[in-house]
Amino acid sequence: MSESRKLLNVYSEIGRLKTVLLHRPGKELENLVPDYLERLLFDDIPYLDLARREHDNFAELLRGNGVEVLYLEDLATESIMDSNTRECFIEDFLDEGNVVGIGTREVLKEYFEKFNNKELIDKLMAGVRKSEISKLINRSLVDLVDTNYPFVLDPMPNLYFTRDPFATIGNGIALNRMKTHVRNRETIFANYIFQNHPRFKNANVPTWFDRKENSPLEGGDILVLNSKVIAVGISARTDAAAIEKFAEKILYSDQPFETVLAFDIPKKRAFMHLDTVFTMVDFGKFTIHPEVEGSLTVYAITRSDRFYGELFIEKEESTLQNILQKYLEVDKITLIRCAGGNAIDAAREQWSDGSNTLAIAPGEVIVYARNYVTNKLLEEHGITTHVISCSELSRGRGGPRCMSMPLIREDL
Ligand SMILES: NC(=O)NCCC[C@H](N)C(=O)O
Repeated sequence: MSESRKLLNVYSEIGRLKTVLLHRPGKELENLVPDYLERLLFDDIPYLDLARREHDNFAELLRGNGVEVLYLEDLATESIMDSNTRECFIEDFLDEGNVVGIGTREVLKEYFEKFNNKELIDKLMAGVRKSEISKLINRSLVDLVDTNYPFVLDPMPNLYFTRDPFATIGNGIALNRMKTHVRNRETIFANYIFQNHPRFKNANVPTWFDRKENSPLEGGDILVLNSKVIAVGISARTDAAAIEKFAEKILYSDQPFETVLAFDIPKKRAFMHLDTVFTMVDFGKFTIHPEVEGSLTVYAITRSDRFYGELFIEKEESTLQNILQKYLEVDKITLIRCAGGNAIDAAREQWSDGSNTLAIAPGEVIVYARNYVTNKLLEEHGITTHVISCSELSRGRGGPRCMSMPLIREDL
C-alpha cells in the first residue's frame, strides 16, 4: 500500500502530521455542575461558546498546516448507519452508562428513536438530564428509588481529549481501558469506529491492547519516540501490569518497535499522564516538568532473548538525559524545562499544560497562549510555536497534545 493510502501510520511523535482526530466540544460541557466536577475529572466549567471558538481555531490552524482533521462525532455517526449496529451501540452505551432500571432503559430507548444518527451521537455524548424525560416507567427498584441525581445518563465532558481513549501506534491501535469508570465509555466510540466505519472496517486494524483488559492504560501515557522506542508512563492513570500486556503484544508483532521505556512518574493529578509532564518537540528535544525529573525511575522492556513471548525488564540506573541518549541513539538530548524551572512559574504553567505540546512537524509545535514563559523558552531553543488561545479549553486540564489523536504522521 502506498504511503498516502495508509490508514494509520504513527512511528514518531514529531513526523509531519497528516491526519488527526479531534472532538469539537459539545453540550456535554453544559452538563457540568459544581457538585459533580471532581467525579467528572474537571476543575472548572468552561463556557461552551468560547471553548468551541477556541477549538475551531485549533482545527483551522491544523488544516492551515496541511493536516486532515477528522471529528470523532462524524466518524461515530458514520459507524452506526446500519440499524442493528445502531441498536447494539445504544445497548452498549446504556450498559456501560450504568442505566440498570428496566423502565428507565425503555424510556431512554424510546426517547432516542426521534434522533437521527448524528443527533443520537451528540445526545449520548452530552448525557441525558432527568428533566428531559417526561415520564419514567417504574419497572424495577432502581426505577422507583428517587434520588437527587440530575442525570439519567451521565455527560462525557472529557471527550475533547481524544488522546486518551485509544492511541495510534505504528499501523495499529491500543484500544484502552480507562482508569475511571467515567471515561471508560469513551472507548466504545473507537470500538465501533474501527469495526464498522467504511474507512477502517476492512482494514483489519491490529490492536495492541483491548478495552476489556483488567488494568488501565490511557493514551496520554503513550509516546512513540521513534520507530524503535515507545515510552509509556506508569502514572495516576496507567498501571505497570497494563504496560506489560501492551509491551508483550507490540514487541512480538510485525512492527519495528524494540523497546518500551516505562517511566514511573508521581501519581498525582497535576501529573496525570506522561504527556502532562513530558512531550517531544524535535529530534532529541523534549519539554519536561522539572518536578518530575528527580523522582523519575525508568524501566526498559525488551524481548527476552531466551524465551519467545517473554519480556526482559531492566531498571535503568542513569539520568533521563543519558537514558534517552542511549535508546534514541542521538548525540544530544535537550530537556526544555516548563517555565525554565522557576518553581512558581513552572507549577503555574504546568497546571495549564505548559509541557503538553503537539508537534505538527519536527521542531514545530502547537502550544497554549497562557504558558508564555515556557513558549518563549521553546522559541529560544529553536522551536517554532503556533500559539492558540485557551482560556476555556484549558479548564479541562489538558493541552494541545491531549486534544488530538494523530492517525497519520509522515515517516521521518
Ligand atoms: N492526555 C491528557 O493528559 N489528557 C487530559 C485529560 C484531562 C481530563 N480532564 C482527565 O482528567 O482525564
